[in-house]
Amino acid sequence: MAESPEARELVYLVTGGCGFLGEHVVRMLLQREPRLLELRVFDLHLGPWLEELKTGPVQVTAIQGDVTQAHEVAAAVAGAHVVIHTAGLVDVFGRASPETIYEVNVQGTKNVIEACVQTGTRFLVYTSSMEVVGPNIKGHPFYRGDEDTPYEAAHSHPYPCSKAQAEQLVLEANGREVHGGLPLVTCALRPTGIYGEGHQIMRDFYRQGLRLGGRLFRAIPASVEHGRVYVGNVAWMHVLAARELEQRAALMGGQVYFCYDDSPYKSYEDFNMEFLGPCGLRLVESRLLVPYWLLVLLAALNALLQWLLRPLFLYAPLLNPYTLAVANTTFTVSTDKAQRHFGYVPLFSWEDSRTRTIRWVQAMEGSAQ
Ligand SMILES: NC(=O)c1ccc[n+]([C@@H]2O[C@H](COP(=O)([O-])OP(=O)(O)OC[C@H]3O[C@@H](n4cnc5c(N)ncnc54)[C@H](O)[C@@H]3O)[C@@H](O)[C@H]2O)c1
Ligand SMILES: C[C@@H](CO)CCC[C@@H](C)[C@H]1CC[C@H]2[C@@H]3[C@H](O)C=C4C[C@@H](O)CC[C@]4(C)[C@H]3CC[C@]12C
Repeated sequence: MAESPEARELVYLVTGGCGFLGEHVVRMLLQREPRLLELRVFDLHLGPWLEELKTGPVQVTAIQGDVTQAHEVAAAVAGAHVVIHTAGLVDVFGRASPETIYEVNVQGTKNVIEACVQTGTRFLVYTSSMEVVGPNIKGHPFYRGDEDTPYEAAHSHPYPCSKAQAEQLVLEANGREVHGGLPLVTCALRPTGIYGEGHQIMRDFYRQGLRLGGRLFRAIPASVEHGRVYVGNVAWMHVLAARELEQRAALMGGQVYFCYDDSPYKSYEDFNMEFLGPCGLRLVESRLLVPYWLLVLLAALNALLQWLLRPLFLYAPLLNPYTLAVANTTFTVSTDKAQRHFGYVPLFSWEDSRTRTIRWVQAMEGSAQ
């Protein structure tokens, strides 16, 4: 599309725009949405990197705000054409209370929807999660399923519960009349496990491996597939969905889309080794030494310790009964719904995604040692 200053007329708001995914969405919008006039980046914690974006042709407005505060959200949404709502409290480690998770993920999303309705913003893209579907607490595999695959979604953990409720609110809001009389158009994107530059858990595993003398220990059978998707492709999907919502409102409104790309189907640990291996770590086959029942016991012990120690300090290790169940249950997607509905094809090949992620881990190496 030809880029001309006259074509710049749209105002976008990205909530959570300073998070792992949010930063990629913000940068992608600046690179790939030529009609952008103003980009509002709303986050509880603003990143210093935003400053460098303020010299380009698009007005980048940094808004320090809290999605749980309805008036702050309404002020940020007023006058925006499109909202990409990616802010969320991602916590499966027991760091935040269930009430706080609900407040940010559910009430925060309600506030975004009501702000759109009150101020007349018509297009809302919500970052949901695969966890809205599963894995469920019964450990049923979801093997290369799509948006229509039947699956018993049964949640017990506050994070997936909150994402499921928020997604439902967003989908139900599709068609609501906004200020000015036109209908709200909404859709929800469901990433599987996102990886790429800035991924905190990848950083944690890398540092853990360095501490353990360059080794990580396999805990999950290699046969368990865990869906992963590159952050640049997830960001691109958000940009495309936001762009196409107006033209394809009837088709896309109220729909959900899994986020996918060409990343290979592997276990969580084997997938991480695609990046951590070239950075000098190796995966030690320890499953005979650490049988699954022992992991279950350790995870339960961690949960007990977290509860006992809570009055003194926060003990929140990566391994707990929930994370073990997620990592140990096959959940992968295979779909082309986003391509059919709004022309999505991954912007980054698997090779590109892998190379970019490896470079990022390598760059962090110096600081980790
Ligand atoms: N990381 C993944 O693998 C993954 C997978 C599926 C879905 N998601 C979803 O993607 C979204 C982004 O996740 P992420 O991995 O980038 O997490 P993140 O924690 O890096 O980013 C979330 C951002 O939201 C902001 N935020 C949190 N509470 C807020 C509040 N009260 N008000 C305003 N801003 C607030 C944070 O400051 C942060 O910048 C979330 O909605 C998450 O549920 C993430
Ligand atoms: C048993 C351990 C031995 O090495 C491995 C534990 C790994 C877990 C910490 C992660 C395994 C799967 C991850 C989750 C998944 O990728 C999808 C998610 C959806 C998203 O909405 C939020 C993040 C997450 C829940 C992600 C969190 C970390 C894992 C549980």
